Amino acid sequence: MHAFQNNWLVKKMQERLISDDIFAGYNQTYETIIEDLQNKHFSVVDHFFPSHLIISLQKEILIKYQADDLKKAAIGNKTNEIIEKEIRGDFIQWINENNVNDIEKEYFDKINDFVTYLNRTCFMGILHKEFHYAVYPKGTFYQRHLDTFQNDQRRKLSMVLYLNDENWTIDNGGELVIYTKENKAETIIPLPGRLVIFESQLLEHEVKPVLKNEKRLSITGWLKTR
Ligand SMILES: O=C(O)CCC(=O)C(=O)O
Ligand SMILES: [Fe+2]
Repeated sequence: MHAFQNNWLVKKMQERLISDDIFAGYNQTYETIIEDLQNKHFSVVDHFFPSHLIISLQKEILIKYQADDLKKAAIGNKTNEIIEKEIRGDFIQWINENNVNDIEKEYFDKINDFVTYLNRTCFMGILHKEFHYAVYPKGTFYQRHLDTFQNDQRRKLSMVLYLNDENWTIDNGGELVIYTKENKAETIIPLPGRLVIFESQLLEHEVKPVLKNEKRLSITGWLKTR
C-alpha cells in the first residue's frame, strides 16, 4: 500500500484514470514526469529544454548577476522578510512573465505547455506561477526546508532548472538533496539543463554548500493552485 496515497497529487492521478483526453497530444516526457511524481513525488529530467535555450539562459543569468541585479534571498513572508545567511545564502531575482525577453519567453512557452498538459490530463488546477533566477556563490547553501516558507499553501510543484557550466563537476558541491518520505536522502548533481520537479508541500530538501569558485546557477519556480 502506498504511504501517501491520499495526498493531493495522488488524488489527482486517480481522477486521471477516467480521462480519455490523455491520449490527445500525448507527450512521453511529460508522462514520465507524471509517473515519477505519482511513484516517488519527484522527477529528474535532463532534456526538458533544448540545449540552445540552456546556453542562452546561462548567459542571461550571468549578465544579470554581474550587473548586480540579483539580491540576497530572504526567508519569511513578504511583509516580514529577513535575510538569514545561516539558512540560505543565494542571490535571486524574480522574473515577471509579463516583461520577458525572447529567451525568457521561450522558457515560459515551454513551462506553459507543460502546465496546460498537467491541467488537461491530470486536472491539476495550476493557475499561478512564480519563478526566480538564483545564484549560489562559493560557500553558500540552503538548509533543509519545505517550500512553504511564505505561508503559501498554493505552491504545489517546485521546479528547478540548472544553468551551470558544462564543465560542472561533482567536486563543486552544491548538490540538491531531496529527503523522500522514507527519509532517504536522494542526491542530485546540478548538471546543466537538468530539471528537477517535486511536490512542494511534501518533500524536504537542501542545497549543499558550493565548494569551488564556479557559481551555481539556476531558475527555480513554483506551480500554484488557486
Ligand atoms: O536550487 C536548488 O536545487 C533548490 C533551491 C530551493 O530549494 C529553493 O529555492 O527553495
Ligand atoms: Fe526549496
